[in-house]
Amino acid sequence: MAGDTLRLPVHPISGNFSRNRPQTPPLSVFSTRRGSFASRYGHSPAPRSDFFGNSCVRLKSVVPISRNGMRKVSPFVSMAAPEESKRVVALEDYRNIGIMAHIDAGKTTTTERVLFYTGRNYKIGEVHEGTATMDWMEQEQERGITITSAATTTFWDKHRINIIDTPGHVDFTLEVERALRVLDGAICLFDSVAGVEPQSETVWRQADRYGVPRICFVNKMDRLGANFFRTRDMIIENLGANPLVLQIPIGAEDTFKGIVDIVKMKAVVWSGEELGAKFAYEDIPSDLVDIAQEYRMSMLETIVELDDDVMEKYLEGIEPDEKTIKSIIRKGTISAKFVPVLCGSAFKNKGVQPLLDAVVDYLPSPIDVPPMKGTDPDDPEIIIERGANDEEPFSGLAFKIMGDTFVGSLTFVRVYSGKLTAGSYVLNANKGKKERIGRLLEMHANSREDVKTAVAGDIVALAGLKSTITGETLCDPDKPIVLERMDFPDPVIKVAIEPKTKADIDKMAVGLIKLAQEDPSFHFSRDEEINQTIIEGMGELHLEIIVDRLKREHKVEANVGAPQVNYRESISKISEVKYIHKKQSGGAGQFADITVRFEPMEPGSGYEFKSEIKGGAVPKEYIPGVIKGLEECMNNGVLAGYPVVDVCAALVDGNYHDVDSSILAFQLAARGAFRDGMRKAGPRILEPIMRVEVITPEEHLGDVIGDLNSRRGHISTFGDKPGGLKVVDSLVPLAEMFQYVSTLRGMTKGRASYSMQLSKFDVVPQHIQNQIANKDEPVTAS
Ligand SMILES: Nc1nc2c(ncn2[C@@H]2O[C@H](COP(=O)(O)OP(=O)(O)OP(=O)(O)O)[C@@H](O)[C@H]2O)c(=O)[nH]1
Repeated sequence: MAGDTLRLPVHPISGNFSRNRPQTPPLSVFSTRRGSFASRYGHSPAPRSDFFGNSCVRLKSVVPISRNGMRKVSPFVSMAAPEESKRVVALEDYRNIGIMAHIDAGKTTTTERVLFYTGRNYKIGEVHEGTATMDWMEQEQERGITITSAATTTFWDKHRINIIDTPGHVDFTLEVERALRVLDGAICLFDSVAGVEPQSETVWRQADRYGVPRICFVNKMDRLGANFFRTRDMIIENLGANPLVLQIPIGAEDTFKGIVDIVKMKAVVWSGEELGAKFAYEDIPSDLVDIAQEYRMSMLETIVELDDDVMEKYLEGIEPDEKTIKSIIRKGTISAKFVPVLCGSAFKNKGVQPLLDAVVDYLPSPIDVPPMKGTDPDDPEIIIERGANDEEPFSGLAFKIMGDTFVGSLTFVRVYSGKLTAGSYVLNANKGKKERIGRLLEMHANSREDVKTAVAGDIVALAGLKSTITGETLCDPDKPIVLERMDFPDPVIKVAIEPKTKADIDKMAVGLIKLAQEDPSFHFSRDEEINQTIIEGMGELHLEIIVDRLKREHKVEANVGAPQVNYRESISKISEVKYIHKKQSGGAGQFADITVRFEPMEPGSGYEFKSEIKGGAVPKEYIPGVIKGLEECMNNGVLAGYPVVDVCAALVDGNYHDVDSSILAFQLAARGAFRDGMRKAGPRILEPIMRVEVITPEEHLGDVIGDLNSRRGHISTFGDKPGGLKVVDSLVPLAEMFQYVSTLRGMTKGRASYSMQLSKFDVVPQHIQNQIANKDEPVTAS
């Protein structure tokens, strides 16, 4: 065992340990502007909780909520006896995609347009044009429902496109993670005025980590200050990406008319701004011919690099034809050599159809991405691969659970391999339990449909699963596999909550259990010391929504305390301790002797265990006891009981007794060594530091900066934004950011907005550490 290393990567958000793939930092984006939801859908956003004081946070959802607080389902439910299902769409014609963006970039608007154009296309089988119909408005709400379903199936040009929902607000960063875990490709939307915004950067990096191929859509080309080329430059500078410009805009702001298609070398011009406005291919306007040529040349030079034959011909002066160009662009997009960049205005209905064409042309199908990896449930060392193929054994991942008025709850599953049939039994490989598949539902833009079978590549909603939660694998009971699990961020804030009446105690418990099943980034626990229930989440808005859902869906009125930060603990120097656990009381004794060295590690490294035992000083069979004892303690630091991060524990020496030693004795010795060792290693408390970006009119700049400074903030940069706005980038401890949204609104008369995301964990100042360690509330500026 000497030299063996067990490394548990620390979660960048939670600081907890996991063997799964890396995750994203959490973000929180708040805006002091009012949302447009109410006006568009005739609904009010969820009522605000006073407890967090962020009454002006923009909540946007397009899920109509019924009186009982559950999501309403479409009346267009097809209950017809399902036909024997077979594969209707070839696997290579599937696109499982997500649309990702910074808050307000136009994700919902674009999704609505996509559903409109694809819905019509699906119904009447025509492509690339649309006509607004009166009844569309009546169906808008149903479309709204499915936009926020976990996934919506739609069709374009004979391709089946599953659009997987990625919500805007980053307190729900987990949702982005879930989506990334099951999608094969993504559209990244940018606001052409704001360019690459902080959350765009974050989702971009998330997509990088998951290796998700993507295309960019520079939206809002009709807005005052729109600048396609500046956004293209920001894609290079801020994201370090290699954009491949495939369209350039014709006009901008109120003169935006359409695009020049660099592949076809044609102008695409829309005749109006209404939904379904027709478009036509025209000659490129004379003032754009030169620049279009320039981009065409640059595009060709980039893509010919990927194909020797094409390159050879190109050097001889023969340009590849459209089909060849598209197939190379597809290859380069899937292998992340470059990212196609398109543009348009979803709001003015310009550019959406070419965007859909690009999804079909350039984003991968399930067979273009690497096979899904998993492990044998009985032996995690055995790696199993499942290719996207109907003939392979069934495997699928449950990625979202959602309450539903009619069927109780829906479990969304991405089928990776094989077939899933209604009425059959599958194995939940994580729990080792069988689940009966009752109903299989396919969610469409304006309907949900019972289907009998789901095949590889499909995304379906299962009704009535009993024990499966988000992130678990369903598979063929005879060919079990545990697919790479989704890793969930641990909460960064918590509040105490209690029901207003005693009668609500049980209802609250039931509600919390249900909400936690749906949302793995939400935790709750009972603090017996203070006799209170603690709820934990990713941000103030996240917990506000939980409290609101308790009220609306579970009819529990609750009092909520002030939010508090979930800190982490670490060490500042090396310590080495010898600990002997010895007990002799009548029967068999307990003996374990270990020496453990604790060393600080780089920020973000998590916790690592090493065994440096030589000559069997601690026999192999007892080492798991040491590992277990230390791991248990790592969730409970010596200063204030927070999770311990960035620490390496090395078992360097020890001793044992032939009769009295056991795994348990070594486990207990490890706990003792942890207590003593950590105290000697200069323990310290770390706090989440947020990167906060405030965009404010210049006249409020001084106030904004002064306020950030008073919150222990460090200003990193200033800059200008279009429209005479100033942008301030800063690093501020999360503990100082509670209720910032209301302060900012008050200070700037609602004219500023801000976004924040986790930057790092850093050591708290000593006086605050003392307060936290003494369980006092740290003093905050707000
Ligand atoms: N001028 C203009 N406005 C747009 C365009 N697309 C969206 N908008 C507007 O921008 C605002 C935000 O658009 P949404 O579609 O709600 O943006 P989102 O990315 O879904 O926002 P979140 O879900 O809150 O992150 C709305 O008022 C839209 O009407 C566009 O192409 N041009």
